[in-house]
Amino acid sequence: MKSVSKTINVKRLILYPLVTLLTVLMLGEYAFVFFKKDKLEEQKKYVDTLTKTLSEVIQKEIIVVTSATSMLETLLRQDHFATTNFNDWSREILSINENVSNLQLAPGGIVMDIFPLEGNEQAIGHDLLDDPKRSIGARIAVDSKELTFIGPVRLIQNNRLAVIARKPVFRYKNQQETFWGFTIALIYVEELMGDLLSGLDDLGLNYQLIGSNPDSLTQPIIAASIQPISNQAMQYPVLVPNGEWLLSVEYHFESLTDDFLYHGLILLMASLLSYFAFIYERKSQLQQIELVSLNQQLESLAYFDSLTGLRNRRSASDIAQELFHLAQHSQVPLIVAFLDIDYFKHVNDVHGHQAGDVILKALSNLCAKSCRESDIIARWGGEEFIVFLPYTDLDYALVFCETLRKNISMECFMYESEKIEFTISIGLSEVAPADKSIEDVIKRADEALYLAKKNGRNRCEVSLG
Ligand SMILES: Nc1nc2c(ncn2[C@@H]2O[C@H](COP(=O)(O)OP(=O)(O)OP(=O)(O)O)[C@@H](O)[C@H]2O)c(=O)[nH]1
Repeated sequence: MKSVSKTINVKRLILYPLVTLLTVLMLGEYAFVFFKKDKLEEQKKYVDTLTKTLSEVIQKEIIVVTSATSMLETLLRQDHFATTNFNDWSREILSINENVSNLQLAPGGIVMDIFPLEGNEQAIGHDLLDDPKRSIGARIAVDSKELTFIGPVRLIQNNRLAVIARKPVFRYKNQQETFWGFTIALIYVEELMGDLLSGLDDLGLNYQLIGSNPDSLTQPIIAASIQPISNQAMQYPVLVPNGEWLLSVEYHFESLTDDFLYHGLILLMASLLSYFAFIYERKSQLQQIELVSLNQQLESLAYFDSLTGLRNRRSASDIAQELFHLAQHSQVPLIVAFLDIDYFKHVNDVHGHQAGDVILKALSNLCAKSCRESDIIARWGGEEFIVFLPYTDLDYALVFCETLRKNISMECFMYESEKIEFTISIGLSEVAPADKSIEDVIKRADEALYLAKKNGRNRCEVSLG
């Protein structure tokens, strides 16, 4: 049978919660890495699509702005380069190009007409080909004969940031192509980007749109989020007439707080589960210990008498059976002595049942003390006791029983300061070759005991049969 420990197994008590803690932490980490990777992939795809779409939208806006310069040129040519109707043209063009902030005419490179003029008066007379801040871009447009798009630039008239489309206009005079000047469309950066990019902040995205300005060597930032962009950002070019802008978008770096929170939660969960594992393991160990102890109690009840602690009849019979076989087959002598308290009913009646119990216990102790280790003493029932004395002949057994009887008769037992005196009668028998079982021997001892009682009690009688 597997032996079961009666004490707490500290090793298991530590190991199980520890394994639970580590398992939950590992699973938590695995889930963290797995979902984080998944989330990052998803975000990447989303940002990629968003950036591409945004770059296309910005590009369309630019086309609208640039088309305004072409419209202006067409109307100018229709009027044979007379600029008197500029305001009417502009009003018309702006009504269909809502995003264009203002239109300008710069014959010979000098700004002469602006619509709307209000707030832009300072720009009148601005010589684009002469101003070192503007001349490079303006010259490129003239030399390439192509529309140039620059920006952002800070306007001299109102210090606002704007992107500018400049279309160089040429006319034939005397069969020679000569530079007439610029048709200009301008859009304020905040108006261009206002709705488009500002919403990105709310979506938790960082962004940056870099423009191109031939007049400055630096890369001018058209719009950017408060948080700077990293080099991991998704980038898409925005094609403008004379180059390209660059739009970069990325998610805010995930705040570490989220990660800390997640890890904190996992740690908390792991600790809780390992605590439960500890409680569960402790409880099941305690239950096991309790079970073992209960089993032992049951076992003890099955074999021992609860009042005296001596073997009970069943347990003694089993052993007696073996002793009998030993006596029969190996000629090891065996004596059975039957003990019975005389007039025990009287003791109970006079001193009470509890006093009777005390007497039974005291007698048991006395007998147990007097017996050898090899002797088997048991409570046979009620006030009857039996002793199996192996390796003993009848003479020695009789001496032993007589001594015990005399000792008990001289003993004065106390119960609640009351003296109780009593005697015992003993019947002895010896295993005989004709005996078929231990019961035969016990029966003869019982008969001898009956004789002892009959002959006056407080005496030992030997069965002669
Ligand atoms: N206190 C107590 N009394 C018990 C116990 N078992 C049996 N008895 C009592 O033992 C007494 C036995 O009585 P009897 O069989 O008449 O025998 P006796 O009075 O001893 O008389 P004799 O044996 O003839 O000398 C009864 O009163 C039982 O109640 C027990 O466990 N405790």
